[in-house]
Parts: sequence; C-alpha cells; structure tokens
Amino acid sequence: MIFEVKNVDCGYGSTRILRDISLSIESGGILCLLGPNGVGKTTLFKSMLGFLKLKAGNVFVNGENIDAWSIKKIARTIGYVPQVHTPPFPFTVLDVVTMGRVAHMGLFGTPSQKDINVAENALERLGISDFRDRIYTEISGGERQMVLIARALAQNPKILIMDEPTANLDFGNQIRVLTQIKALAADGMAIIMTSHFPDHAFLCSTEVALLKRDSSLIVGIAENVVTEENLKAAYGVDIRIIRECIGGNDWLKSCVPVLS
Ligand SMILES: Nc1ncnc2c1ncn2[C@@H]1O[C@H](COP(=O)(O)OP(=O)(O)OP(=O)(O)O)[C@@H](O)[C@H]1O
Repeated sequence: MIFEVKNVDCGYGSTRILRDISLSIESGGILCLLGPNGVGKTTLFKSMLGFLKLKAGNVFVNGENIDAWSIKKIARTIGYVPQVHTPPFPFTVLDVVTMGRVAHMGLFGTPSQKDINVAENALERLGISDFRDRIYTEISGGERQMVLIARALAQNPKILIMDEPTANLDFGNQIRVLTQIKALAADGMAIIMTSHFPDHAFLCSTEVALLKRDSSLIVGIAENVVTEENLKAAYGVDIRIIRECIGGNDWLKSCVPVLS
C-alpha cells in the first residue's frame, strides 16, 4: 500500500494556503508532519481526505486517484483522527467508537455484534475499557482524544491520518499513544500524523515533513530534517538537539529550547 500526495494546492475559497505539496508514505511507515500554528497542516489533511476540494494536484492510493472514490470506499481505506471535537449529542463512548465501523456496515447501517466486539477490542487495546459506558460529552479532552483514536482503530483502515494525536494528553498517555502508533505501523498500517513536538519525530517516525510558512516542505528522515537550523527556520526560535548514547550505535535525541 502506498499513499501519495502529488503537487497538491489547497485552501479555502480563492485563498491558497499551501502550494505544490508532494509527499508519500508506504505500509509500515510513520510520516510525522511538523510545522508552526496556522501553516496549513489540518487544511492539507482535510484536502487529502476529500473534505476540501483540491485546487491542484492529486491524491493516489496504490496509484489509483481517489478523486473518483465514494466516501464509503475512502472511509474503508483511510482513517482520520481529528483534533478533539465535542459532538452535539451525548453518545456513550462505546457508541462513538462503534461509529468507526460505519464504512463496514451493511445496507441498513446497524452495527452487528462483530462491530461492537471490534469497538470493544479497540477500547481494550488503548487501555480505556473502563470508559465504555461513559457519556462522551462528559469526559475530559484527553480522554476524548483516546476515544477518537479507538474509533479510528475500530475503522481498521490501511492508512491512518492523525491530527495532533497527542494534544491534550498527559505525559503517560502521550507515550502510550506513540507506542500504539508504532505498533499499528508494525502491523502494516501507513500513518501520517502531526505533532507540535519535534521530539515525537525522533521517537516514532520513519520520515518527517517539516512545513514552513512559505509552503516549502523539507522531507527526509528525522536525523536530517529535525536539525537546529531547520527548526529555527520553521519556528523562529533557538533549539538545541541533545544526543545521548544508549548503547552501541543507538542514540536518543531530544529538542531543548534555548531561552534568551
Ligand atoms: N474554514 C476556513 N476558512 C478559511 N480559512 C481557514 C479555515 N480554516 C482554517 N483557515 C486558515 O487556514 C490557515 C491554515 O490553518 P490550519 O488549521 O490548516 O493550520 P494548522 O497548521 O493545522 O494549525 P495548528 O497547528 O494551529 O492546528 C490558517 O491561516 C487558518 O486561519
């Protein structure tokens, strides 16, 4: 499975937010999209998923242009974890996660026992089965984030697009989610995620795309993209990359801001 974004322009109305964006990810890969607030990461995601009409370029899955695909076919193939939202109705957590099965349901759109089992397994996998019967609108932002990730797992897509999956999460849950993301990729999923923490690129990405304000994109492995120079150019602040040898040729790397 290969997911490719080729020469895409996207934006709203007559405003182009991003121009000539190209990137790709294969099964087992994790592409971490970094960039400052308002640069266009969510806009790119919505455009890749067909929620926003592309202004130029194309999106391909295994060489097939998804422009002609039905919404159901897109949803069976590509999962999306949006930034946390509050739905208008007080569904239970299990209901919200079961909604991830919609693209797999039959003509009448009623969840089967299998759909419910898949949803329960997704909650279990993330260690949040205790929330099963809680009302989604009455749990915390971080808990909702975990539920949205469970919903995407229940959807069982081949490609998973995650918009700031660790936003709102405490330190432990951030690590749990990053560990899950690595496990999903190891199972063969292709994952694209955004993060406001360049360290996450060191922790779990196979590739990084750093988006700058001028729409230019630096793509490559974390080692080459997450550098002090590139972070300064993208975020306008001084950052040191600290390296710690953890044995043999294995290094831990971390970004530390230099406050003036
Ligand atoms: N519905 C909309 N209509 C018009 N402009 C929009 C709309 N949504 C977002 N924008 C603008 O598009 C630009 C990119 O926004 P976007 O949400 O894609 O950025 P982002 O990189 O995801 O930001 P953040 O890191 O803060 O989530 C911003 O200038 C934003 O104000």
